[in-house]
Amino acid sequence: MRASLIQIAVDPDESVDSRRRRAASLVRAQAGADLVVLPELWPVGAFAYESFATEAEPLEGPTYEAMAKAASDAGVWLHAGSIVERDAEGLLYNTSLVFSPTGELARAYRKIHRFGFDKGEAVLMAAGTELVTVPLPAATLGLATCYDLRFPELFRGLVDAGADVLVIAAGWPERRRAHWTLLARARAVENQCYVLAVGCSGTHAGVPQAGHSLVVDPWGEVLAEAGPDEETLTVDLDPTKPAETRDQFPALKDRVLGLPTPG
Ligand SMILES: NC(=O)CC(=O)C(=O)O
Repeated sequence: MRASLIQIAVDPDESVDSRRRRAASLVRAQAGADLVVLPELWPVGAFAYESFATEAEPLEGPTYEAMAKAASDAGVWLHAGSIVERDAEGLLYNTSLVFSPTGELARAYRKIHRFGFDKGEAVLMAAGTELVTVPLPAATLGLATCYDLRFPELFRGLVDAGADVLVIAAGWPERRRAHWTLLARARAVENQCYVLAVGCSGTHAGVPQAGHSLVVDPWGEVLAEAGPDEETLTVDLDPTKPAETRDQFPALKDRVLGLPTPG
């Protein structure tokens, strides 16, 4: 199963329209892959809070249209990263879109853990309430977005729902890059899954992005890692490896559910 991670640059000197066209052509260049993944909020930038309201789109807006077409042109499963979605009530969500190779929307995932403490995404956006998995022919994706990476219980929920490839679309900042690598590897090891962690490059809203997108195998080994700049990382995954790892080292079977509360 060939996966391509597109670590697109999100510098503010490029318009959203131009980046949308460029993202579509980067996806088309990956024809032949099975799965292509873009990062979090790449049209606008994850920290560009002042642009969220002006750049918000309906679910089936311009990014949806461009990405559905790119997926079908390339004939790939496309995790198109996330957009600022405005719903019918006017609420904003950080919503990831996954398209089939014929360009149909397979699933959308609204980010559950909002970043920013008492500002930014945490006050501007509503929280998603649903865990989302996407069955592909060779694997089941479990979806997460950026700050979600810090909450292991979300990933356990995805694994319990059958996920064996965890996809994290992010706009992770350079200043916390050490956490990015550590947490991506931890999620792979503790869940015995592949982790595809896709970030942005460049700087927007004064926040340098970490880049360094990662592919981690179910043993926690880093199979591939991008540098800081725009880059596409292509890796062949062995879809049998999560089950094989769980057979060889059956730690997931030893989980104790309903742990006692401290006395
Ligand atoms: N931007 C995010 O969603 C998460 C983040 O920056 C972090 O450190 O966590």
